Amino acid sequence: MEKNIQLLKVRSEIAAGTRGARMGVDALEVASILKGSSLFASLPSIEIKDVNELLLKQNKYPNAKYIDGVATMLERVSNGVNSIFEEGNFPVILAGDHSTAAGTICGIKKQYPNKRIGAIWIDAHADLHTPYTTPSGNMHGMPLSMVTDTNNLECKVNSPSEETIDHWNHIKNIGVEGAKMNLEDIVFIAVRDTESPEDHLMKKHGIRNFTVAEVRELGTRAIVDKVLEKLTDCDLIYVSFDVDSMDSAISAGTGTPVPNGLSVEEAREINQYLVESPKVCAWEMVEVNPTLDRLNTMAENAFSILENTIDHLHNSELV
Ligand SMILES: NC(=[NH2+])NCCC[C@H](N)C(=O)O
Ligand SMILES: [Mn+2]
Repeated sequence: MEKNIQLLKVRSEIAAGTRGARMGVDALEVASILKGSSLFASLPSIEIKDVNELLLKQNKYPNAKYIDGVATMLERVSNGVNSIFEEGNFPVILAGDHSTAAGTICGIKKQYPNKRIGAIWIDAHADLHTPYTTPSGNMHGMPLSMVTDTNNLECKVNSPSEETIDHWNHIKNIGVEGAKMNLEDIVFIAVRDTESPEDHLMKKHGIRNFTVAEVRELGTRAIVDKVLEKLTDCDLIYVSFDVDSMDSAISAGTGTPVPNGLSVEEAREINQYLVESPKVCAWEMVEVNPTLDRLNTMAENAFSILENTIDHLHNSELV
């Protein structure tokens, strides 16, 4: 059966440390138009209303910036993803900062409460912080803790306010109550910039990170086979592609660039081979930020990956 892809556009940037990720979706559309592609015209899409106006006001939560707004966005994204499944469609999410990926996972779990969900996180960062451990307070560094009901108190360095904790606990119950997935069912690709509280969780829960060096040594095909092998016990797989997984030399167009990342070709092949797996139930691209770029280089590269991923999604089967 052919998958009917539906786009979910999320122009949120409140959980990033730099401004401009709200424009990522538009930068991708501009890249598409300049390339003469009909991708955006041919796919149905839903837009999620953002709360970026919160950035005009003072943040009240230093250990979880704009957490009230993040909760609102996660509810909206969860419902949006869920409504795409309800229509029998496959969600491709184009988002700003990475925090809303937690909302995507909430929406998947809401639709499939009895399925075991795995996440493939292609990223420079592990995004496993909590308000108790974050070095920055930026919530795009926390989505994987939100969906695994993780606090990581063993590595506590911050003392978040009571109001912060109330919002944090609320976030953990979006979609369905409690954890949507296990920390053990996360696989990282290209993670290379972590803090010690994240290293602790990765070690404790045996979370595998396939490094850029391994990708280069074994090739993209073999890496994808190994990644999928790790998640054989999962029923459904969500793929989250943060463009900062790619090398910072490719483009400055993302909020937290890190050297020694994937090439565009490697990222394109990895995403292609992943979405050929029939277990993949949602695919997401995040953190394109054209305001930090020269020309529209990141979005043009990211668009070529989006186009190729969508071409190959059509070839696999709905679970
Ligand atoms: N999705 C991202 N770009 N995350 C970056 C997180 C960076 C750092 N670990 C932090 O918590 O501030
Ligand atoms: Mn990320």
